[in-house]
Amino acid sequence: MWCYYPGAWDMALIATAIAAAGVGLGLRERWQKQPKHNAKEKRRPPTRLRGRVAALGAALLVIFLYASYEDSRFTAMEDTYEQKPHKAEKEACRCTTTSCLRNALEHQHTLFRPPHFWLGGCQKCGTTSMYDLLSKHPQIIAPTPKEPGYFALPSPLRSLRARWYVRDVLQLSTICDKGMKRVATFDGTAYYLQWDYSAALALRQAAPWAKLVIILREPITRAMSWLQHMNMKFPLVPNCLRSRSMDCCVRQRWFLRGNHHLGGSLYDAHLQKWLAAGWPLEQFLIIKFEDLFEDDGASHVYGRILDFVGLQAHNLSSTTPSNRRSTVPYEVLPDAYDDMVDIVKDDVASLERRLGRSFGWADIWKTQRSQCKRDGVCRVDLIPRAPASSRPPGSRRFPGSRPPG
Ligand SMILES: Nc1ncnc2c1ncn2[C@@H]1O[C@H](COP(=O)(O)OS(=O)(=O)O)[C@@H](OP(=O)(O)O)[C@H]1O
Repeated sequence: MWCYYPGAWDMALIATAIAAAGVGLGLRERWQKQPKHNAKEKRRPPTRLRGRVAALGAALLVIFLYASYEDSRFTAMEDTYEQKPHKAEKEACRCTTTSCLRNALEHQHTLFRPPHFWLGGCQKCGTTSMYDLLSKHPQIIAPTPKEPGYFALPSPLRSLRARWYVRDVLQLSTICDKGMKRVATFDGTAYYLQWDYSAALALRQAAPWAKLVIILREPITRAMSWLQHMNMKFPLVPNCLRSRSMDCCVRQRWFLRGNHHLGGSLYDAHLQKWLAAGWPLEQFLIIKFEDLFEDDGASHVYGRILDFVGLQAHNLSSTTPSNRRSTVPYEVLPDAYDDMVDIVKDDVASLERRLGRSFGWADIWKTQRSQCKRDGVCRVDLIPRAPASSRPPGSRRFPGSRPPG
């Protein structure tokens, strides 16, 4: 079967061609109808159809350029922030921008300065479940929406949305009513890490005090889970899985390189940008997604987050996972699986070196690959099974996974 599926950049090219064709046809018609000798002859306006083609092309171009924004690189901005004089909490409560909050609160170390922390890491890494659990904590005012994406906006848009972020997302007036010593809020945008240097820098400029809680999932299953998520959640958005097999989709360049797909799973490369933006490693809590599947995993992860951000311990009555979509394994051929491993393995190795700990993902690939050998097809469980050796004694198998064999 023909295995090609256009990515956002291909679509942008097509849209440019449509827009250019519309403009070209309109200009040609205008030129042809231009009275050359008889000035009295009326000029005929170009037909509406041409104008519409050009407008359609331009609109598509804007949409696809926005979609391909994920892959664009921003020029590094310099941190031009100048420290302003210290202001009290009262003054912060009158703020409508994050720079005002920073000016007022930067030296107020005893307070939960908004945003007190960022909960993210990557898309499909369990942040919705953690957001739901954190929302139940008595000291937390949960941001609305969970994923404002504010620090990923280009800077002019960020200025336009500043009031919204401070008033509606961080809910400054509620925090001020209760007191910044009592309650904390956070930003739950999952994708800041994989976004770009600009997001790291923008958050650093706004809230250098913020603790960074990131959850990382085995890179290949994360990327496949994202593709599946988009297919299920957005039926009107074109998605490769609707007309092609997973095996075909994971071979596409946009999947292998795109920043929401496998490129988004190059965690060490992303982390480097955050360190370059001035965030020290000590300000990060890095959690392994697969820990959620151990006995009482969600409660343990929740407890670690509370401890790290300095909130009181809190017992949960239930920890039902949210946003769960992976139920059946996807089939890919061994060469496609190997290509994916090749793309991420060096990044995982350097992440492990940087953090001085193992994530056990290489073992997951090995187990997966040995399973493929049986009949030449890899059945990739998006919720992977941990190899027994990488599980702590007494922990159980991941729920939802099938027994081997
Ligand atoms: N407690 C717990 N235990 C195990 N797995 C869990 C848990 N909570 C969330 N999940 C899995 O996390 C995936 C959703 O992640 P996110 O909520 O971060 O996705 S999103 O990017 O915000 O859409 C989603 O993965 P998929 O099933 O592959 O879609 C969930 O199944």
